[in-house]
Amino acid sequence: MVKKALGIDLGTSTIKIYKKGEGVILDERNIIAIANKKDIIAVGNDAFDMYEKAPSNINVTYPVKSGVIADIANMQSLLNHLLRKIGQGSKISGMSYIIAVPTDITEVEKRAFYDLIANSSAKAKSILVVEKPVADALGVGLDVTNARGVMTVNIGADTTEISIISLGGIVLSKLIPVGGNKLDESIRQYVKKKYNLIIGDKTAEVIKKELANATPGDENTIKAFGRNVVRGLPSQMDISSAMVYESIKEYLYTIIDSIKIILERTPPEISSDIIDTGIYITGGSANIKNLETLINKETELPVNICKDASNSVVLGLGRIMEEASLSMLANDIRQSTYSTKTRD
Ligand SMILES: Nc1ncnc2c1ncn2[C@@H]1O[C@H](COP(=O)(O)OP(=O)(O)OP(=O)(O)O)[C@@H](O)[C@H]1O
Repeated sequence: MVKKALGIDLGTSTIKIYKKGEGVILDERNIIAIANKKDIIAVGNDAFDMYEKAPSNINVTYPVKSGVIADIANMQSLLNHLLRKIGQGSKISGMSYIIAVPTDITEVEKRAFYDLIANSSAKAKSILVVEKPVADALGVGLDVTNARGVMTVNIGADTTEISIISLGGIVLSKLIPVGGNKLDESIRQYVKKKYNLIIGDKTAEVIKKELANATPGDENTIKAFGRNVVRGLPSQMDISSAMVYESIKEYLYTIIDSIKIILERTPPEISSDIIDTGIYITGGSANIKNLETLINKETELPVNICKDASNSVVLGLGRIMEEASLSMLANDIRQSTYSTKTRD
């Protein structure tokens, strides 16, 4: 097995890197700040600090959208910078790479993840890809190589990926365009419509992390700052859990409807495994309070919220690098037999 290896989970809002033998060495926002259309002035968390605050000549953008690489050039620059950062200034060359790719995307979109590493300044020794749901389940600590079926629901920033895994492969997988960002947007719209207060994406995310609850009844509040639409002046107001619940519940039910659709399509033998083991909820948005209560109520199945839900994919990549018996779960995309999905 290779000695020097990195595992990369390239998400819509975050990029995480696992180094073999060391663990998670990077967890940053997947965002880049560019001045005058050409000069990179910040990447990762430093660029996130500039988000929604930059003057018009500085463009702060997320190169990954809905789980796929939407802006290849900027993603390439961002990755090169972060790889230099973890190499402490020098280039990391001669390493092996494993990158997680969503299942329910096209071949071309999958290939873009491979090409990103191949064309990076990293001079990779080898590049393998792993289906994201497989890495996800491994990161939770599950054994995906046996015939016991498992169901994972990874609720990230732009997407939710619902998957059934058995014998180390994907039986079913559906990527839906709903995740934490939709909840943030919904909170923004609600606060604007009801209270004439315009708040930024970052504020909406803070409100969500503090107050989002998948069941009604919480009575917490926090202060939010923004601009009053009518007066045009800076303003503040108390936002309550009840308001946040009202604004996000529709999207939570969209996710639950998709879980039900996948359950309906699941082969009966695997269904009985899922009745036993339950649904595993992962991804950063799994941290929403009482999500397990809501999903359990709607599906009547046991629900497990994973302890380190935000890191499950990158930890799964780590297991593939560290445990020799799992190395066969990583594939060379150039020889793979992935389905040839095309965009609908
Ligand atoms: N405590 C929390 N409560 C609610 N949401 C949270 C919490 N912590 C993180 N999140 C949300 O989780 C999302 C990020 O999750 P994650 O890192 O799994 O996504 P990603 O991999 O970047 O996105 P995607 O899977 O869509 O490509 C963000 O929307 C963030 O606001």
